[in-house]
Amino acid sequence: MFKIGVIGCGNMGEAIIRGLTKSKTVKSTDIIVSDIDPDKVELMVEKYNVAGTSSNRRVVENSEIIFLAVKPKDFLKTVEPIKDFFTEEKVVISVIAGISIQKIKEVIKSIVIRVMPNTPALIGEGAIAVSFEDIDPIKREEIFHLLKSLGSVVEVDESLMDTVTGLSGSGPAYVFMFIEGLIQGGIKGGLSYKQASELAVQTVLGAAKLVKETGEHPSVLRDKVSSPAGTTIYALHKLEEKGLKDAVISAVEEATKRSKKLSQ
Ligand SMILES: NC(=O)C1=CN([C@@H]2O[C@H](COP(=O)(O)OP(=O)(O)OC[C@H]3O[C@@H](n4cnc5c(N)ncnc54)[C@H](O)[C@@H]3O)[C@@H](O)[C@H]2O)C=CC1
Ligand SMILES: O=C(O)[C@@H]1CCC=N1
Repeated sequence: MFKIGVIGCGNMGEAIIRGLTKSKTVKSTDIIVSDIDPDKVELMVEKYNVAGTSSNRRVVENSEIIFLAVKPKDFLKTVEPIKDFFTEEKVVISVIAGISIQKIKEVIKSIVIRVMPNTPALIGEGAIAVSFEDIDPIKREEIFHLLKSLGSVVEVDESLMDTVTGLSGSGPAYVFMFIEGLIQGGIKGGLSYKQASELAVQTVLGAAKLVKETGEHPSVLRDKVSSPAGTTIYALHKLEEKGLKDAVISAVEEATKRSKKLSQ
């Protein structure tokens, strides 16, 4: 019997497998993974020393906790043929955007937990939201412990999962785009890619850590960078003019809407 099973070894499945094995919360030999694509299974076995199979049924039958990491469109195709193996004592952790606990429970009998992680889980720096159905407190603690090995965990009401998806699920992509912009700005000013990239990445990392560690509102920290008649206030004015914050709020809203649509 394995402790953890992972069905779907794509971007998110790999992030979970790597996060769990790297943090040593679960031994790699306690993990079994499957994918419809045998090359992906082989890659996971090679890279992380986990057990691999082409059979989703084998994963379900032989695991206590099963992560579902297939695309929303593949949810039913994946689960329906093996639904009888999802028994009541098993725990299913679904990372699938837009598919509700209720929808999953319509197909299987297991305890279902809905999680929205993001790809930095790959390095243990994920932002992870979790919604539970009724679950005994010991199991709940166990799941929290497991998820903490992938990053920061925030419990939310399931009705907010679409918003979470729009903020932190898709969020890394927005930040990557911002980093790209900083790098290109630096290159335009004469820095090499290497110089600009190192400065841009550390600026985002440092700024994020400063918000986290001081607990101060971002606007307070922003004011501390802005000298009177200095460079920053000129840049901030330009960002307001170009609608940066407006664009970011709309991006979160659009992704939230899309997540809601996926759940219909
Ligand atoms: N990529 C991301 O940043 C995040 C993704 N998610 C969710 O995670 C899920 C997976 O997303 P990605 O990993 O990005 O997609 P992906 O396309 O990279 O991975 C999905 C994997 O599922 C496999 N698959 C498809 N049908 C299968 C089946 N019947 N049996 C076994 N494996 C099967 C595919 O071969 C593929 O390797 C989605 O539901 C998405 O909403 C959630 C949070 C963040
Ligand atoms: O783009 C998507 O649909 C998935 C869900 C959150 C991040 N990636």
